[in-house]
Amino acid sequence: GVKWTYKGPEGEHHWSKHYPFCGGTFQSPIDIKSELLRFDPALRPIEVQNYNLAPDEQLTLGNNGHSLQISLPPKMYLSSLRHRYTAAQLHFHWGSSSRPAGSEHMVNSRQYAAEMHVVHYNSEKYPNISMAVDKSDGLAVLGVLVEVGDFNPAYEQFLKFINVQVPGFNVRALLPTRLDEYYRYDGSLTTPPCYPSVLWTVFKNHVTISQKQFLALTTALYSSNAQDSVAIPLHSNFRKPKLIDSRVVLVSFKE
Ligand SMILES: NS(=O)(=O)c1c(F)c(F)c(S(=O)(=O)CCO)c(N[C@H]2CCCc3ccccc32)c1F
Ligand SMILES: [Zn+2]
Repeated sequence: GVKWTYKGPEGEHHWSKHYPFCGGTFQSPIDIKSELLRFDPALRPIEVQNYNLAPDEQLTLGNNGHSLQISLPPKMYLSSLRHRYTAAQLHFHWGSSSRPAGSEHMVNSRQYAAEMHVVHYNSEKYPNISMAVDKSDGLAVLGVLVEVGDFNPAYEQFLKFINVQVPGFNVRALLPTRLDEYYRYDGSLTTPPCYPSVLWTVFKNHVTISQKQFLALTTALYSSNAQDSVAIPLHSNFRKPKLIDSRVVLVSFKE
Protein backbone atom coordinates (compact mmCIF):
# COMPACT_ATOMS: atom_id res chain seq x y z
CA GLY A 1 0.00 0.00 0.00
CA VAL A 2 0.86 3.68 -0.07
CA LYS A 3 3.57 4.77 2.40
CA TRP A 4 2.28 6.46 5.57
CA THR A 5 3.99 7.90 8.65
CA TYR A 6 3.00 9.42 12.00
CA LYS A 7 4.35 12.90 11.22
CA GLY A 8 4.89 15.18 8.25
CA PRO A 9 3.29 15.13 4.78
CA GLU A 10 2.30 11.44 5.09
CA GLY A 11 1.23 11.86 8.71
CA GLU A 12 -2.14 10.94 10.23
CA HIS A 13 -3.98 14.02 8.95
CA HIS A 14 -3.25 12.83 5.40
CA TRP A 15 -3.98 9.11 5.81
CA SER A 16 -7.56 9.46 4.53
CA LYS A 17 -6.35 10.57 1.11
CA HIS A 18 -5.22 7.05 0.29
CA TYR A 19 -7.07 5.19 3.06
CA PRO A 20 -10.67 6.49 3.12
CA PHE A 21 -11.71 4.57 6.26
CA CYS A 22 -9.15 6.65 8.23
CA GLY A 23 -11.50 9.61 7.75
CA GLY A 24 -14.59 7.56 8.62
CA THR A 25 -16.51 6.57 11.72
CA PHE A 26 -15.78 4.12 14.54
CA GLN A 27 -12.13 5.17 14.59
CA SER A 28 -9.54 4.34 17.25
CA PRO A 29 -7.92 5.22 19.54
CA ILE A 30 -10.20 7.28 21.81
CA ASP A 31 -9.90 9.25 25.04
CA ILE A 32 -11.83 7.05 27.50
CA LYS A 33 -13.70 9.61 29.60
CA SER A 34 -15.58 8.71 32.79
CA GLU A 35 -18.77 10.43 31.65
CA LEU A 36 -18.97 8.11 28.62
CA LEU A 37 -18.77 4.87 30.62
CA ARG A 38 -21.63 2.41 31.10
CA PHE A 39 -21.30 -0.63 33.36
CA ASP A 40 -22.29 -3.85 31.55
CA PRO A 41 -22.73 -6.86 33.88
CA ALA A 42 -22.67 -9.16 30.83
CA LEU A 43 -18.97 -8.40 30.21
CA ARG A 44 -17.12 -11.53 31.37
CA PRO A 45 -13.44 -11.73 32.40
CA ILE A 46 -11.14 -12.06 29.39
CA GLU A 47 -9.95 -15.67 29.06
CA VAL A 48 -6.68 -16.29 27.23
CA GLN A 49 -5.74 -19.81 26.08
CA ASN A 50 -2.20 -21.17 25.50
CA TYR A 51 -0.56 -17.83 26.18
CA ASN A 52 2.18 -19.51 28.25
CA LEU A 53 4.56 -20.52 25.44
CA ALA A 54 7.44 -22.97 25.98
CA PRO A 55 10.96 -21.61 25.31
CA ASP A 56 11.40 -24.00 22.37
CA GLU A 57 8.55 -22.17 20.60
CA GLN A 58 10.52 -19.58 18.60
CA LEU A 59 8.74 -16.26 18.01
CA THR A 60 9.66 -13.87 15.20
CA LEU A 61 10.50 -10.38 16.40
CA GLY A 62 10.05 -7.87 13.61
CA ASN A 63 10.17 -4.25 12.65
CA ASN A 64 7.46 -3.57 10.08
CA GLY A 65 8.58 0.04 9.75
CA HIS A 66 5.75 1.14 12.04
CA SER A 67 6.23 -0.83 15.21
CA LEU A 68 8.13 -3.53 17.06
CA GLN A 69 6.00 -6.62 16.50
CA ILE A 70 6.12 -10.22 17.59
CA SER A 71 4.27 -12.83 15.51
CA LEU A 72 2.24 -15.20 17.69
CA PRO A 73 1.39 -18.90 17.14
CA PRO A 74 -2.26 -19.78 16.28
CA LYS A 75 -2.50 -22.01 19.37
CA MET A 76 -3.05 -18.78 21.32
CA TYR A 77 -6.64 -17.54 21.36
CA LEU A 78 -9.36 -15.73 23.32
CA SER A 79 -12.19 -17.99 24.50
CA SER A 80 -14.48 -15.56 26.34
CA LEU A 81 -15.90 -13.70 23.34
CA ARG A 82 -18.89 -14.64 21.11
CA HIS A 83 -16.48 -16.24 18.61
CA ARG A 84 -13.00 -17.72 19.04
CA TYR A 85 -10.42 -15.03 18.28
CA THR A 86 -6.99 -16.46 17.38
CA ALA A 87 -3.80 -14.48 18.11
CA ALA A 88 -1.80 -13.09 15.19
CA GLN A 89 0.78 -10.68 16.58
CA LEU A 90 1.55 -8.22 19.32
CA HIS A 91 3.13 -4.81 18.87
CA PHE A 92 3.77 -1.56 20.70
CA HIS A 93 3.11 2.18 20.44
CA TRP A 94 5.36 4.56 22.31
CA GLY A 95 6.58 8.14 22.62
CA SER A 96 10.23 9.18 22.65
CA SER A 97 12.89 9.55 25.31
CA SER A 98 12.36 13.33 25.15
CA ARG A 99 8.53 13.06 25.16
CA PRO A 100 7.82 9.82 27.03
CA ALA A 101 3.99 9.76 26.71
CA GLY A 102 3.10 7.56 23.73
CA SER A 103 0.02 5.44 24.45
CA GLU A 104 -2.80 5.55 21.86
CA HIS A 105 -5.77 5.25 24.22
CA MET A 106 -6.05 7.82 27.00
CA VAL A 107 -8.05 7.57 30.22
CA ASN A 108 -9.60 10.91 31.23
CA SER A 109 -7.01 12.57 28.94
CA ARG A 110 -4.12 10.88 30.72
CA GLN A 111 -1.66 9.53 28.14
CA TYR A 112 0.53 6.66 29.33
CA ALA A 113 4.17 6.03 28.36
CA ALA A 114 3.33 3.26 25.90
CA GLU A 115 0.64 0.78 24.87
CA MET A 116 0.83 -2.87 23.86
CA HIS A 117 -1.70 -4.44 21.48
CA VAL A 118 -2.32 -8.15 21.08
CA VAL A 119 -4.11 -8.59 17.74
CA HIS A 120 -6.52 -11.52 17.26
CA TYR A 121 -8.86 -12.44 14.38
CA ASN A 122 -12.21 -14.28 14.30
CA SER A 123 -10.96 -17.74 13.29
CA GLU A 124 -14.46 -19.22 13.47
CA LYS A 125 -15.67 -17.14 10.51
CA TYR A 126 -12.46 -16.30 8.56
CA PRO A 127 -9.59 -18.56 7.39
CA ASN A 128 -6.87 -15.97 8.12
CA ILE A 129 -6.39 -12.42 9.37
CA SER A 130 -6.20 -10.93 5.87
CA MET A 131 -9.76 -12.13 5.24
CA ALA A 132 -10.89 -10.89 8.68
CA VAL A 133 -9.16 -7.50 8.79
CA ASP A 134 -11.93 -5.54 7.02
CA LYS A 135 -14.97 -7.35 8.51
CA SER A 136 -16.97 -5.73 11.34
CA ASP A 137 -16.59 -8.88 13.51
CA GLY A 138 -13.11 -9.60 12.17
CA LEU A 139 -10.65 -8.52 14.87
CA ALA A 140 -10.34 -8.34 18.64
CA VAL A 141 -7.38 -6.40 20.06
CA LEU A 142 -6.30 -6.39 23.72
CA GLY A 143 -4.83 -3.04 24.77
CA VAL A 144 -2.45 -2.80 27.72
CA LEU A 145 -1.43 0.64 29.00
CA VAL A 146 2.24 0.77 30.00
CA GLU A 147 3.72 3.17 32.55
CA VAL A 148 7.37 3.67 33.56
CA GLY A 149 7.94 2.34 37.06
CA ASP A 150 9.13 -0.96 38.49
CA PHE A 151 11.19 -3.35 36.39
CA ASN A 152 9.01 -5.96 34.65
CA PRO A 153 10.75 -9.33 34.02
CA ALA A 154 8.06 -10.36 31.50
CA TYR A 155 9.00 -7.52 29.14
CA GLU A 156 12.69 -8.38 29.49
CA GLN A 157 12.07 -11.54 27.46
CA PHE A 158 12.31 -9.73 24.15
CA LEU A 159 13.57 -6.21 24.93
CA LYS A 160 17.07 -7.64 25.25
CA PHE A 161 16.80 -9.40 21.90
CA ILE A 162 17.64 -7.53 18.75
CA ASN A 163 17.84 -10.65 16.56
CA VAL A 164 14.75 -11.94 14.80
CA GLN A 165 13.96 -15.04 16.88
CA VAL A 166 12.98 -14.92 20.54
CA PRO A 167 12.30 -18.04 22.66
CA GLY A 168 8.67 -18.51 23.64
CA PHE A 169 7.69 -16.89 26.91
CA ASN A 170 4.59 -16.38 29.01
CA VAL A 171 2.67 -13.74 27.02
CA ARG A 172 0.05 -13.78 29.79
CA ALA A 173 2.65 -12.10 32.03
CA LEU A 174 2.64 -9.05 29.72
CA LEU A 175 -1.02 -8.45 30.64
CA PRO A 176 -2.21 -6.88 33.91
CA THR A 177 -3.12 -9.21 36.76
CA ARG A 178 -6.86 -8.48 36.52
CA LEU A 179 -8.41 -9.52 33.20
CA ASP A 180 -11.90 -8.86 34.59
CA GLU A 181 -11.54 -5.06 34.65
CA TYR A 182 -11.58 -3.48 31.20
CA TYR A 183 -13.09 -0.88 28.87
CA ARG A 184 -14.91 -2.27 25.76
CA TYR A 185 -15.93 -0.41 22.59
CA ASP A 186 -16.27 -0.88 18.83
CA GLY A 187 -13.39 0.75 16.97
CA SER A 188 -10.83 0.40 14.24
CA LEU A 189 -7.24 -0.34 13.33
CA THR A 190 -5.19 2.64 14.54
CA THR A 191 -3.02 2.48 11.42
CA PRO A 192 -3.98 2.59 7.73
CA PRO A 193 -6.17 1.14 6.34
CA CYS A 194 -8.08 2.03 9.60
CA TYR A 195 -10.81 -0.57 8.95
CA PRO A 196 -13.64 -0.26 11.55
CA SER A 197 -13.23 -3.95 12.34
CA VAL A 198 -11.88 -4.05 15.89
CA LEU A 199 -13.62 -5.09 19.10
CA TRP A 200 -11.41 -3.16 21.54
CA THR A 201 -10.65 -4.34 25.06
CA VAL A 202 -8.46 -1.88 26.99
CA PHE A 203 -7.57 -3.13 30.47
CA LYS A 204 -8.32 -0.75 33.33
CA ASN A 205 -5.06 -1.49 35.17
CA HIS A 206 -1.74 -0.49 33.60
CA VAL A 207 1.51 -2.46 33.80
CA THR A 208 4.91 -0.92 34.52
CA ILE A 209 8.32 -1.31 32.91
CA SER A 210 11.52 0.31 34.16
CA GLN A 211 13.02 3.47 32.66
CA LYS A 212 15.81 1.27 31.23
CA GLN A 213 13.28 -1.09 29.62
CA PHE A 214 11.31 1.87 28.24
CA LEU A 215 14.49 3.29 26.73
CA ALA A 216 15.21 -0.12 25.18
CA LEU A 217 11.75 -0.02 23.58
CA THR A 218 12.11 3.53 22.24
CA THR A 219 15.60 2.95 20.83
CA ALA A 220 15.05 -0.61 19.56
CA LEU A 221 13.84 0.30 16.13
CA TYR A 222 14.58 2.24 13.03
CA SER A 223 11.69 3.09 10.73
CA SER A 224 13.62 2.43 7.52
CA ASN A 225 13.56 -1.07 6.06
CA ALA A 226 16.85 -2.82 5.32
CA GLN A 227 17.60 -1.44 1.85
CA ASP A 228 16.97 2.20 2.81
CA SER A 229 20.23 4.09 3.09
CA VAL A 230 19.59 6.20 6.20
CA ALA A 231 18.16 4.64 9.36
CA ILE A 232 15.64 6.95 11.04
CA PRO A 233 14.91 6.13 14.68
CA LEU A 234 11.27 5.02 15.01
CA HIS A 235 9.45 6.76 17.85
CA SER A 236 6.15 8.49 18.65
CA ASN A 237 4.30 5.83 16.64
CA PHE A 238 0.91 6.61 18.20
CA ARG A 239 -2.27 7.96 16.56
CA LYS A 240 -4.05 10.80 18.38
CA PRO A 241 -7.48 10.06 19.91
CA LYS A 242 -10.45 10.28 17.53
CA LEU A 243 -14.00 11.52 18.11
CA ILE A 244 -16.23 9.09 20.00
CA ASP A 245 -19.40 10.30 18.12
CA SER A 246 -22.43 8.43 19.52
CA ARG A 247 -20.39 5.45 20.72
CA VAL A 248 -20.66 4.25 24.31
CA VAL A 249 -17.71 2.76 26.19
CA LEU A 250 -18.81 -0.26 28.23
CA VAL A 251 -16.97 -1.16 31.43
CA SER A 252 -16.82 -4.58 33.10
CA PHE A 253 -16.31 -3.09 36.55
CA LYS A 254 -18.14 -0.75 38.95
CA GLU A 255 -16.05 2.31 39.76
N1 LIG B 1 -2.99 -0.67 16.53
S1 LIG B 1 -3.58 -1.86 15.65
O1 LIG B 1 -4.76 -1.40 14.95
O2 LIG B 1 -3.80 -3.02 16.50
C1 LIG B 1 -2.38 -2.32 14.45
C2 LIG B 1 -1.22 -1.59 14.27
F1 LIG B 1 -0.98 -0.45 14.96
C3 LIG B 1 -0.25 -2.00 13.38
F2 LIG B 1 0.89 -1.26 13.23
C4 LIG B 1 -0.41 -3.15 12.65
S2 LIG B 1 0.87 -3.67 11.58
O3 LIG B 1 1.99 -3.90 12.45
O4 LIG B 1 0.44 -4.80 10.83
C5 LIG B 1 1.31 -2.37 10.48
C6 LIG B 1 0.21 -1.89 9.65
O5 LIG B 1 -0.94 -2.57 9.67
C7 LIG B 1 -1.60 -3.89 12.77
N2 LIG B 1 -1.70 -5.01 11.97
C8 LIG B 1 -2.82 -5.91 11.89
C9 LIG B 1 -3.97 -5.32 11.09
C10 LIG B 1 -3.56 -5.21 9.65
C11 LIG B 1 -3.32 -6.58 9.05
C12 LIG B 1 -2.57 -7.50 9.95
C13 LIG B 1 -2.03 -8.69 9.47
C14 LIG B 1 -1.32 -9.56 10.30
C15 LIG B 1 -1.11 -9.21 11.64
C16 LIG B 1 -1.61 -8.02 12.14
C17 LIG B 1 -2.36 -7.21 11.31
C18 LIG B 1 -2.57 -3.47 13.69
F3 LIG B 1 -3.68 -4.18 13.89
ZN1 LIG C 1 -1.61 -1.08 17.81
